[in-house]
Amino acid sequence: MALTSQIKTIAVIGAGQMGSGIAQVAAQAGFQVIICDNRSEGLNKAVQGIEKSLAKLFEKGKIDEHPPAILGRIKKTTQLSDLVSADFIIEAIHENEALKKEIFSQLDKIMPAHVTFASNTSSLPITRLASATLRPQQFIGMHFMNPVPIMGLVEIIRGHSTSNETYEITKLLSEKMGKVTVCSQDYPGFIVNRILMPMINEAFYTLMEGIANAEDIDAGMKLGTNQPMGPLTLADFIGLDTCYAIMKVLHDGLGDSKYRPCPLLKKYVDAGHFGKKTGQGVYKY
Ligand SMILES: CC(=O)CC(=O)SCCNC(=O)CCNC(=O)[C@H](O)C(C)(C)COP(=O)(O)OP(=O)(O)OC[C@H]1O[C@@H](n2cnc3c(N)ncnc32)[C@H](O)[C@@H]1OP(=O)(O)O
Ligand SMILES: NC(=O)C1=CN([C@@H]2O[C@H](COP(=O)(O)OP(=O)(O)OC[C@H]3O[C@@H](n4cnc5c(N)ncnc54)[C@H](OP(=O)(O)O)[C@@H]3O)[C@@H](O)[C@H]2O)C=CC1
Repeated sequence: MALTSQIKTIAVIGAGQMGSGIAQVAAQAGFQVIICDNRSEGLNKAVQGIEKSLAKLFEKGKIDEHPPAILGRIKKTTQLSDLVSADFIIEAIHENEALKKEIFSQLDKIMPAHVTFASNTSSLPITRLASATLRPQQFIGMHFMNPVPIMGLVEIIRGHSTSNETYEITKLLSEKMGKVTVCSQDYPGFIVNRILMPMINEAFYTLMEGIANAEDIDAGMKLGTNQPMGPLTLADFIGLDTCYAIMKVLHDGLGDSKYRPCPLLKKYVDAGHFGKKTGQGVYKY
């Protein structure tokens, strides 16, 4: 059993926009962090992003510790085998069930029995991801929001077999990283994306049907409903590949045609225009 006080090292898998943010807030909370990605270029880019974010937060007095000390707690690797010293794993690779299961199955074989596995999935069933391991009691959804260093929430999702102890550890860890938690049952999209993603999908239908141009749809929702970003800008920020993957999970998992992904959203994804991270989505960056 790993109590939070016994958790010294957190491993984060996937150094994209979410993995890098999670590594950052874990290091800010004082944990040793190992961040793992397929490619060393991805790891270097992630560390540069963390450096920039920490500098911003320090300059504004939002953190007291000097950024180099926080950065000094983050190690990079491209090898899963380097994660064996970790006490808690947070996976943040692409929103793809087969890929995630493959990683968890490999980790299950190499990680000591006491280690807890958390997935940052936006929508995939935690119970199904847990089935790739022999430790479903120690498997949980730990859903951070983007941008992780700024957003105050972690949505915790209990799978069918998640133990109370795993839930309590995850809640305490999230709080230690400065986040408030909410708890969701294991249903497609959980709380946040069950509600947010259909709105984003509807914005793509509004655009596809020529009801308004992208700028007016965004301005309408931003100024008309006091959201910090319009839905199309937010979709570009999240990643159109991720938005499309979430809509497919909602549609397949809930079986209601109201969740069908908008063909225009799919078209952007087919074109490789994933949003801010690829330099082009609904808008150019
Ligand atoms: C898809 C899923 O599974 C779940 C999800 O995550 S859904 C997406 C959830 N996220 C959202 O809805 C985000 C909505 N957008 C916002 O809240 C804001 O637009 C935003 C915080 C992202 C940016 O805010 P903004 O006012 O538009 O821009 P900006 O002025 O650049 O940033 C605001 C502040 O955050 C800071 N900031 C933004 N990103 C930062 C980062 N990564 N690190 C440090 N600081 C950061 C900025 O420096 C700025 O600070 P000050 O106000 O002190 O100057
Ligand atoms: N974007 C968002 O707003 C949010 C996303 N999420 C969820 O977080 C997860 C990650 O999303 P996000 O960070 O946006 O995605 P990104 O595309 O930014 O990052 C994914 C990263 O994972 C890496 N990766 C892929 N396969 C492996 C592997 N086998 N081993 C190690 N690293 C791997 C990718 O490397 P490479 O590019 O080389 O393949 C990439 O660096 C998804 O499940 C998503 O649904 C949750 C909350 C918000």
